[in-house]
Amino acid sequence: MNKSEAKQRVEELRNLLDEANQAYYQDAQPFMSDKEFDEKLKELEQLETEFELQDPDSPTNRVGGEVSSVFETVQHPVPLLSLDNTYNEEELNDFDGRVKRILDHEDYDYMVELKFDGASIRLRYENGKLALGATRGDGQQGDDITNNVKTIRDIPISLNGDYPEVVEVRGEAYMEREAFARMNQHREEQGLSVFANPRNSTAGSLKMQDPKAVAQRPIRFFAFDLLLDEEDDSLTQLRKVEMLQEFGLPVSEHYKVCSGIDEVHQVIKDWEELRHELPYETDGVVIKVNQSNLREQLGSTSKFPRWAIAYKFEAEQATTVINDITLQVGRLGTITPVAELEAVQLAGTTVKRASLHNEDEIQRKDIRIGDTVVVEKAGEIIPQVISVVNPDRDDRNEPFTFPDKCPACGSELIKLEDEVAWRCVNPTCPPQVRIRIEHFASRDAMDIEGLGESVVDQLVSESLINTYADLYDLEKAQIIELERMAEKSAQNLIDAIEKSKQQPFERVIYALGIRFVGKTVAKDLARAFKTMDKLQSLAEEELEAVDSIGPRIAESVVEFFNNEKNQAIVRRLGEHGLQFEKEEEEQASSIFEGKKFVLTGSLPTYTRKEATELIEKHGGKTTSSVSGNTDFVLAGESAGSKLDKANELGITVLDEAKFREMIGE
Ligand SMILES: NC(=O)c1ccc[n+]([C@@H]2O[C@H](COP(=O)([O-])OP(=O)(O)OC[C@H]3O[C@@H](n4cnc5c(N)ncnc54)[C@H](O)[C@@H]3O)[C@@H](O)[C@H]2O)c1
Ligand SMILES: [Zn+2]
Repeated sequence: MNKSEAKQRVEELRNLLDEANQAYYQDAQPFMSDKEFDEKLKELEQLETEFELQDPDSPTNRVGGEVSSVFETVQHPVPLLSLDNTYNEEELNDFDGRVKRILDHEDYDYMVELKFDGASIRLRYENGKLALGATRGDGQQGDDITNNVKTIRDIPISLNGDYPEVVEVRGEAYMEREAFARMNQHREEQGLSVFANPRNSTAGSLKMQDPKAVAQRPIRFFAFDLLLDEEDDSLTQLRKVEMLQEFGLPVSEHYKVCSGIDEVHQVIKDWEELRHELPYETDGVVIKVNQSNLREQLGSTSKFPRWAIAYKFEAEQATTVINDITLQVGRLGTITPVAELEAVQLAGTTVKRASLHNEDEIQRKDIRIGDTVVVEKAGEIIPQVISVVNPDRDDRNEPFTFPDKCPACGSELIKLEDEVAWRCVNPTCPPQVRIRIEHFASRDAMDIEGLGESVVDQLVSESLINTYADLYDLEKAQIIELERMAEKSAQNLIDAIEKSKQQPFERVIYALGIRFVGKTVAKDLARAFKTMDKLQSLAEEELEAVDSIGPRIAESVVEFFNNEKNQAIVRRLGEHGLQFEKEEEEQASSIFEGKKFVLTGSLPTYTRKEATELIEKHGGKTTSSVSGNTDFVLAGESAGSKLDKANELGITVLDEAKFREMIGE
């Protein structure tokens, strides 16, 4: 390669990598694998060195993120750098060789930590109080996301122990796999777009503008670095981790000091397997020179420190063929496309199906029946289709056209504003009917024992029931006819259905299966409006006056009760004698009548829920933030800013003992 060829290739790579950075960090829609990205970056670096084509603006010299215009920009006093990385053992030995050479055989060891796959965050504590939370941004400056960070429960508002005046913490915000999958499933059911993986969803969540919405996301945090104003030369990474722990910051227990690179290799081998058993995603391990004073000697480039390197694991992938694309109908009518795959082994399990999420996703990846595709199982309990192999083949099938009719009942599908999912809104669509009845009978709703999937399935397909209201007209003789039913089991089912009539009002509300109305909202509705009559007659504004009810829920409730078919069903439930009124709450006393409480910190024996129930039993209410209207703050251990605020405003602060005394427990 001559210099002008090199120049051209360098240009090409820079453009490509800039685009990839944009897609990865800003759009959360990467179009190449990490390994490919890292290989291209290495190629660029080599060409820049060999042909002396360095440029401070090149992706080789910049941390990939950006600051956004939505938040205040903060300057990082010490830059937040990226990490050099490798995917192979030899390069790791090369890294060790360089360290050895520069340190001229001075004694050192390595701290090996897991590389958590989330979003990098910087925290600043002043006098033990959380003063700032910021994103890494471009490494030099980031977004001030303090209010969002304060909603992350793992992150203490106040430090413990013997801390210096200023403490700078670095760490990773992340989501556990299961919480992530649950959140995505929920979003899918609601017709919202789903996140590709926990990392994207964490990064996206941290940048939302409404801290209340951030608080709903299952964000966790691990601290992995500590910067003190006056750094002591004898500090080690190990000691820093211990100090972080002493300050009350969450630290992963999985770290190890290794006395040489061979030991590091061993630790990597172990994690290559064991990492799948962790509840969160890791994309490698980070190997850090343990001694702080040696780190200075090793120094940093503009992009990463020379005293650390990431050994990255490749995501587990497999290729297979899409035999078919089928459509699944959810409880609320959401249509989810599913890839039916040629069975393939992936991360220890056989994979036959993968959710394609929605029409947009299929179009974006241009997935067609008959395609060979790459599937990955990263961050998803359900595997994902990543990309099509060889999309330029000319013997491919036609692009997949999303049907405009429901696969189960043939009704026209519709797409609601702001939603990505198609929906079948036919209330008698069989799979929806089945799922709705199952939900109605489920343990947290009417709790009808013996009314499982297969019984519901038979009842619906025999047309014995079309809605959950029909359950209450069922006769024993009809049930006995079903498969695997006998005199006794039929009687049990009849009894269980009868017994469900005693379930309290809030369960009835939940059982109706109104979109966005979960158990908590159902409870709040029962409490606020007391009767079904009232609930049915409300306007959106009246609903929104309830604390926990936002416009989306209000709209959905009104829509449900405006539907004539639903009205008829609800009327029949009433005729069958279900509980349509909130029973009077047993009031223990009225000592807190009209009083507003705020809970903060953790109490020695009561959970938050128990304390709230006790307050309500005695006539009081709890709210989430301290203001001039607050009467009492019930504070437990490591109570944070709410307690400070209470003291500032001169509000009476109770501890659990005092509270118990007041209620006579
Ligand atoms: N696929 C693509 O198109 C694409 C595009 C851009 C970047 N990427 C990927 O992202 C990488 C660059 O991202 P990056 O700059 O965030 O680097 P990185 O994520 O590979 O490594 C640096 C980060 O690791 C995190 N980290 C987690 N655990 C840690 C620990 N125990 N100690 C220290 N740090 C820890 C820190 O937040 C730090 O910022 C690339 O190497 C590439 O793999 C991919
Ligand atoms: Zn349908």
